[in-house]
Amino acid sequence: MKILLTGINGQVGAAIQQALSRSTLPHELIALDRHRLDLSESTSIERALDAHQPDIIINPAAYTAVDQAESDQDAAFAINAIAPKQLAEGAARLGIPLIHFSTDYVFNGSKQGAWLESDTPQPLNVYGASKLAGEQAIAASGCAHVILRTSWVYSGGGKNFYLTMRRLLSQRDAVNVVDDQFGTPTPAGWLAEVVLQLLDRWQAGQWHSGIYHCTPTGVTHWLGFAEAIAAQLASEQRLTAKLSGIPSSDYPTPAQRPANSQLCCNKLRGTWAIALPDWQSAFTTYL
Ligand SMILES: NC(=O)C1=CN([C@@H]2O[C@H](COP(=O)(O)OP(=O)(O)OC[C@H]3O[C@@H](n4cnc5c(N)ncnc54)[C@H](OP(=O)(O)O)[C@@H]3O)[C@@H](O)[C@H]2O)C=CC1
Ligand SMILES: Cc1cn([C@H]2C[C@H](O)[C@@H](COP(=O)(O)OP(=O)(O)O[C@H]3O[C@@H](C)C(=O)[C@@H](O)[C@H]3O)O2)c(=O)[nH]c1=O
Ligand SMILES: [Mg+2]
Repeated sequence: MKILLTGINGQVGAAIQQALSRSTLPHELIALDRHRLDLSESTSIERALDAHQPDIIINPAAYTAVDQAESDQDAAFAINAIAPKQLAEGAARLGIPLIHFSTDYVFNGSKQGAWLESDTPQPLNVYGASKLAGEQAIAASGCAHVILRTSWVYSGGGKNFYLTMRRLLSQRDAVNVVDDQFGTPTPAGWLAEVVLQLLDRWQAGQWHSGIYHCTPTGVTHWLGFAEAIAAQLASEQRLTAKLSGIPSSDYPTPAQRPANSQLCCNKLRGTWAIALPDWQSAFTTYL
């Protein structure tokens, strides 16, 4: 099986590349960074698909700078909506499946309890709107697809809340973090293992197109995630900061973020028989 993988320098792309390199899954990997496949260039996608003739596409590349997207709408939509549309149309043309990633930020955060795949998205920010447009274009293309909607992704590399907090909590005297936005931290390494399980099932002839929520179980707020990170730093004798909770109104950002974006992942568990760790044990397992 020939896999075309985008975004290999991102958190999830790098984790998938690493997981594939360790796996026994027979495959050939076409691993493409921004220089080998610039998703903002309209002709490059069709050219890459024709040149490589993959059997499956995995697209973790995205415009993920949530605040910057507010003033950079065209770039966010080019990479998060138009590029996935072109990848999906290419997949439909070649008769191959597409594995894609989306976000909890497609929801408005107002629900009490975990969001279902059947709930209506209503993004509060440009990033969420661009990711939703990508989902919709993929569904409309008619290609076989799995869209994994995940949340609060972190890893030991790249740009993420985990590494930002490790830096701030080990340098400052005080750090304030919002305690009124709820969701579920998700390790990139676990997402990569989920993708490998999907590839395994696909090689065995199984496929179930659709959107799947994909996070560990449980819910916390950003402060709760920061507390777990602080505990890790304390165990390394590197914690310098006192950590306090604040309301979002005390942490103004260009993009509005959902108050509750916990995702119910029973559909993923039921359809693909994928086990979900709780977010705290995932945190210790993957870092
Ligand atoms: N990070 C998170 O918290 C969450 C992420 N997601 C989704 O999961 C997926 C993976 O996210 P994650 O790995 O964290 O994202 P990252 O920001 O870590 O990586 C995104 C990758 O996309 C690449 N990219 C950006 N623009 C282009 C372009 N024009 N052409 C080619 N490549 C480009 C970047 O390249 P370069 O390295 O060169 O900049 C980067 O390697 C995305 O779909 C994201 O929307 C969903 C929920 C939460
Ligand atoms: C750095 C920092 C952030 N915060 C707040 C701001 C924000 O509400 C929250 C998280 O901040 P960040 O900017 O790290 O996270 P953010 O960029 O909103 O993360 C999102 O990224 C995209 C790609 C997704 O798809 C989402 O699932 C989600 O992971 O924490 C504090 O309260 N104190 C701080 O010191
Ligand atoms: Mg951010």
